[in-house]
Amino acid sequence: MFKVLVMDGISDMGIQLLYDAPDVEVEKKNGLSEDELVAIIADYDALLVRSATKVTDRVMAAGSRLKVVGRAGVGVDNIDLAAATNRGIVVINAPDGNTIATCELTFAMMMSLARTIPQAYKKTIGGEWDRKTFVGVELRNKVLGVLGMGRIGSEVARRAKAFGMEVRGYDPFLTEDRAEKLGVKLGTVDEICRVADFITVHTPLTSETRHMISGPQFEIMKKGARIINCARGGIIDEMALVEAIDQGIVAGAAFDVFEQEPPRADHPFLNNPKIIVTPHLGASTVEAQENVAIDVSEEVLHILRDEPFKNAVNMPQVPANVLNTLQPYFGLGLKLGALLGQTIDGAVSEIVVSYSGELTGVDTAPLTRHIVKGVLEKQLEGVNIVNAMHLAKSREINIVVQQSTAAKTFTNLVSVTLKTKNEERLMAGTLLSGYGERIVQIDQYPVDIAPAGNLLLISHTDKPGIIGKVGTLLGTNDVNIATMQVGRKVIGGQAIMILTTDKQTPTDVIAQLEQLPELTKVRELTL
Ligand SMILES: NC(=O)C1=CN([C@@H]2O[C@H](COP(=O)(O)OP(=O)(O)OC[C@H]3O[C@@H](n4cnc5c(N)ncnc54)[C@H](O)[C@@H]3O)[C@@H](O)[C@H]2O)C=CC1
Ligand SMILES: O=C(O)CCC(=O)C(=O)O
Repeated sequence: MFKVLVMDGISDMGIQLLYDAPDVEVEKKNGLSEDELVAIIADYDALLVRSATKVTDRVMAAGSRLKVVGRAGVGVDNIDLAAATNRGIVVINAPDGNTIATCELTFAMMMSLARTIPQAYKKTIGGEWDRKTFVGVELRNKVLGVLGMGRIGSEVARRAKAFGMEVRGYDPFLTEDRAEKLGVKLGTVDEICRVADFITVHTPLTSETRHMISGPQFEIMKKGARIINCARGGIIDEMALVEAIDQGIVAGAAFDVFEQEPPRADHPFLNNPKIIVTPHLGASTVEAQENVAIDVSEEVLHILRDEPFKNAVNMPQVPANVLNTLQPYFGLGLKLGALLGQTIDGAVSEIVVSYSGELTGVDTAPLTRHIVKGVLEKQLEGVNIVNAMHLAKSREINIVVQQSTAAKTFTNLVSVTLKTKNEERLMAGTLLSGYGERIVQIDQYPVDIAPAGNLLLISHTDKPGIIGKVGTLLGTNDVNIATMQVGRKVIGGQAIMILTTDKQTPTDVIAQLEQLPELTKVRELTL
């Protein structure tokens, strides 16, 4: 039974999927301190959060069973991603579910700024009927600058067109083609600051976007501009903004997010009549909360059940078509890595993976992760596909990936070579229609083995009677041989024998096999 801890008031309707899952037990908690979370997290396989809970390295270190942290939303700045990767914990988010909610809040903010609705409301309910102070501006024919043209920024741009606004956009990843389709003119941050009547930011907070609008930008800003931040606190320099308002450069600002949340009681935004604030409500609609909770629940179930998933933040995204091609090979890759890892002694210095056939047309990185995980997992605890590459790198294991288009016997082939200081071993496998996973080569020897059950890999000198000796020794020790294959290049030369047995070969029997003078190496391979 998987235990899932749901924090931060995530929508019950959205997580119904988890309540309904027969293999999942859900517990909901709110407002736990870091210490309180550390004290209980060891009981859980998955943790679901919004933005309030800080998932620190300490929390993850205490989460000995923790496989996945799910963020019901976009921004993962409350989760220590590097620590999660080191610890092999998958971090997933729900990037699509709250786009419209945040876009609509941005418009609510823009119109509130244009028409000073919150200020007018406050006065009116205070008993004043003031129709002179609150003369607003129209959005029509105004220039809107959108910094960050991703999901939310693009939706904002689309709606702005309906209001008759001219949209200028800045995003390093926005192509001219896409900008044209959206009806957006491209410009730099400074160009946009010079001409925009409204500026809204929709980027993540990164070292590049921190204080993207600060003193120098306010200096060149069009007088009377209005600024909106429904993305992340810190993208706009809060103190520089207050100064720009005081100097009459900025006519008003609307902020849903703050450099520190919640802001201190004496934060200068809180008593400034030109600044509208909301408590990080961008995603707070019934629809968005349900959407993100559904998305994150589906992904959590996939991860807990070892099924493919798509929204991992600490792993490269895998497009659905690539995943469809690669997924059937994940099991084979894992087994090749795991079996080969048991054939060698000493520290692995290099893993060479070679793909051929239909596997050459796609980005095979997710499959390589499975192979590396297989290689490492017999030696290291807690290896998974999230941290496999990181752990390999931290152990200075060189990973070489090759794609071979040369004609091969198989329509697809995955070949893995492990190198240590003293030896090098190869295992190759394929998926055969009607037969499934097969190992088709070990070192230089062609074989045909299903990678399952108990395998014995024996290196020996090709001499008459060896097969009989091995069979007799196993038989007298009650180890029944199910299949046996022998590979050799030349008569009397080096050869391998690979056997599948009905039960594991006891260690003392392996020791007896090793005593046979013709046998150079005996390895029991388990999966
Ligand atoms: N207030 C709230 O409750 C919510 C806030 N957000 C925040 O809104 C932001 C945007 O979310 P999405 O549109 O879903 O993300 P997204 O990933 O679709 O878009 C972000 C865009 O920012 C661009 N970008 C990155 N660095 C940039 C830079 N230096 N200059 C200009 N553009 C840059 C990226 O290329 C990308 O197109 C995120 O920070 C997210 O956390 C999202 C949902 C709710
Ligand atoms: O969960 C929330 O309400 C915050 C949403 C948010 O900031 C995000 O998705 O990045």
